[in-house]
Amino acid sequence: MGHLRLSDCRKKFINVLPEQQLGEEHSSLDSFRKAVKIAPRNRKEFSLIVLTNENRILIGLKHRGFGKGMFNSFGGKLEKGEDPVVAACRELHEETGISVTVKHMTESKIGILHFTFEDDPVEMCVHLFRVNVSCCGHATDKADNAASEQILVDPLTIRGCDEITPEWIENFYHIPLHNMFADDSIWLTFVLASKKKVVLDGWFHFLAGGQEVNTIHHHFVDIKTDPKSELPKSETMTLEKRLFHRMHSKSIISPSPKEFNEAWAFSKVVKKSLRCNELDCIIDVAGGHGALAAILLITTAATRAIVVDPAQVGRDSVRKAWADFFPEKELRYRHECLRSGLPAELELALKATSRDRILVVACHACQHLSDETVKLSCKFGVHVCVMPCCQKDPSTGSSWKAFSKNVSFPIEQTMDILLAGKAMSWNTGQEAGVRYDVRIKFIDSKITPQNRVIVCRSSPNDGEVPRTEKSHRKLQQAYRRAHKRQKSFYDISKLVGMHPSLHLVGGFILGALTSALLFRTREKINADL
Ligand SMILES: Nc1[nH]c(=O)nc2c1ncn2[C@H]1C[C@H](O)[C@@H](COP(=O)(O)OP(=O)(O)OP(=O)(O)O)O1
Repeated sequence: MGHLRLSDCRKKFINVLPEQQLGEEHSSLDSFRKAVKIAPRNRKEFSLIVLTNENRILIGLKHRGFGKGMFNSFGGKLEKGEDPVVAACRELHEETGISVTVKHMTESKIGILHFTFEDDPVEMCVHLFRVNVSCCGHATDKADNAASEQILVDPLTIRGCDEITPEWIENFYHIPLHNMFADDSIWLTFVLASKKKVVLDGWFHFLAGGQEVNTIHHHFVDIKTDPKSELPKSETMTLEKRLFHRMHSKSIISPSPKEFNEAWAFSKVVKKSLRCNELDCIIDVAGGHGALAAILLITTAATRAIVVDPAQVGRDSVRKAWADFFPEKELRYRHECLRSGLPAELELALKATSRDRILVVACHACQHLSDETVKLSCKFGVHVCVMPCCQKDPSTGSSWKAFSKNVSFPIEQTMDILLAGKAMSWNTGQEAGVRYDVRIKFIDSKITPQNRVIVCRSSPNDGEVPRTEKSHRKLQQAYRRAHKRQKSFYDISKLVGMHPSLHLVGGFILGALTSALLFRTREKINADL
């Protein structure tokens, strides 16, 4: 790799150190060795892990030890007899909390860096790794990473230690090279800018004065790129991950990762159950931070979403973080109780659109809140989906609890069925001229054990016979059938050509004949004796 390309690469980095700090570049190891006149030195081994995710790099601010006050990648000294790969896994985990399998780390090795110093007889031999991770919303374990061949990292689980504080640099061209070791301006810029897998052997000889001076006297870098081997790619970011990332990069803690996952999974159920391209307005009851409302705004045709919640949760951070995901759409908060806030918003919404284009949602609303949400929404004849939590038996004498115990069925599910039943009942939605088709769907129980979503889809019953009327007709039919059966008994008499009134006479004659026959038989027996 020629001089030109190394220096060309670093031009793209805005904080690169000036050339005079980077020293003389050599085109061969021999030339470097001759210039430096390296005598046999005391060698110490280290690991160094460059951790990237797409165009981002995770670096750490060092609080103590070598390079204190500067940014650096992660790593440290090898313990006695320790394998460099194992040491890299250990150091990365210690300093960031990120777990990488030995197999993956082995594949991530990209070379060795040698550092020598004019004022120190120690030669530092640094085993270099480049780990490209995928970020996700779920914490994953080592086994998952091994199986998927990808290192999935939950950004919120990244943590530092007393030695170093990790920090994402959103665009690695902005990496603070001016506050890093001088050699990083040479080799790290090349490693980051290269789309191909790089293997390097780097030699850097520093002037006396340590990190205060941070100046290289001579360097030689042998870099090989394998044109065939692409860098292990970060997983293509799905919308879900992009949203999660955005939250994380803005350090938003409400919604929490769990709440985000719940909202995302809930929105998926909604989208599978309703015609989302026909929705206009979302009302998120007890929506708090508003993540569910915002996700539905982003992923459906709805143009407006209102979060009705008396509490102010998250200081509008969701809207600020995701605003560019729903341009020209409106996310509004109404800090009011659902009893007054929901009907008021429904009335407003109905002035602007039809009831079949309005959806009310409540994710993890407690029992009476879910009940009220369904009741009020059905009164207005709009679609409603709730994922209730803390379902208990409110009946006098806890009869449903007793029932659940008797049939070994959890009380929460019993209460869900009762709520679904209420929404399905004949008169629900009648006032608004709709009927409800009710389903109970599930989200992944790993996200939350309270994972049932009651989906109540309204559809107009204009021109349709009301359900009470229908059932009355069915009752009449049943009566008719029953009577027909009775009639069929008389029909047998028709078969033998007799009028039903002759049954009595026929029965009398039959009885008299039988008696006469019995009498004669007895007479005959007596005579024989
Ligand atoms: N010129 C240089 N450029 C660079 O990018 N990284 C360097 C470097 N010189 C050393 N490093 C890395 C290698 C290693 O990861 C780290 C130095 O390791 P430390 O001294 O922090 O070791 P430890 O983490 O074992 O520290 P302690 O726990 O304090 O013993 O700095």
